[in-house]
Amino acid sequence: MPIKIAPSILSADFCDLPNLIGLLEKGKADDLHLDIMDGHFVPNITFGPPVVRSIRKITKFPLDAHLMVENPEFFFDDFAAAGARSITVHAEACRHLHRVVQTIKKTGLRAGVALNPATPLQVLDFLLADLDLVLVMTVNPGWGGQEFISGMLHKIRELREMLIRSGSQADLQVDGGINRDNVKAVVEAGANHLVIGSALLREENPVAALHEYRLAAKAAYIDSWWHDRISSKGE
Ligand SMILES: O=C(CO)[C@@H](O)[C@H](O)COP(=O)(O)O
Repeated sequence: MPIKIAPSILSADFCDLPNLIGLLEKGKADDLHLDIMDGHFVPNITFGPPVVRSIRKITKFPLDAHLMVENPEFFFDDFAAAGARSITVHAEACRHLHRVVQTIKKTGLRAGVALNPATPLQVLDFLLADLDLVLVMTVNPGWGGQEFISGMLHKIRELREMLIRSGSQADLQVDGGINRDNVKAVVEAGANHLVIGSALLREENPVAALHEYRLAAKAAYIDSWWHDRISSKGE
């Protein structure tokens, strides 16, 4: 299973984005995580499709739009037209989650569902087969730079069990407070797609840091309980 690193640009200086994105490309990040906040679902506002369109012009990175917004389906066409490759919606923001996921797929994008720390995994029971990505929030959404909630390790492990049991190839993404101290633990628990925001942007040399994160994550995956479970299925 590929280990993926997705820098979040939430805590970046947006005037310096071209320079930052150049460094992330040099460090061979896998995709860019774009935190879209509406001031309703979460008490913070960030940016929308016009900014995504501008980012699209300066990089070939797959753009992963994490919609922390109410009524996310209002925006799918706009994010698709702006160049997003995947859209992740919050289960808590969708009254008709199944329909919303089908709508993302009809738009031609990869579909993800995010779960807040208090949301149980069971909301995914009848949905896993349709998902390309499941995002376990390891902080309560709204801001970068928060502290990782260690109780989420158990949830990550349970979700990895669910994914293996169902034969799903969906990425298990973690987001919030990921740093050098916990990268090993989240991958050992079951995550393969790591969103890293402020910890990466604080690094003096983000190119070298990306390389080190990847080495640590790959080593943790090889040592993990789930590596053999995936390999034994020939994946
Ligand atoms: O979705 C969110 C916050 O709501 C995240 O994407 C964070 O922006 C990640 O940043 P760090 O916690 O790594 O600083």
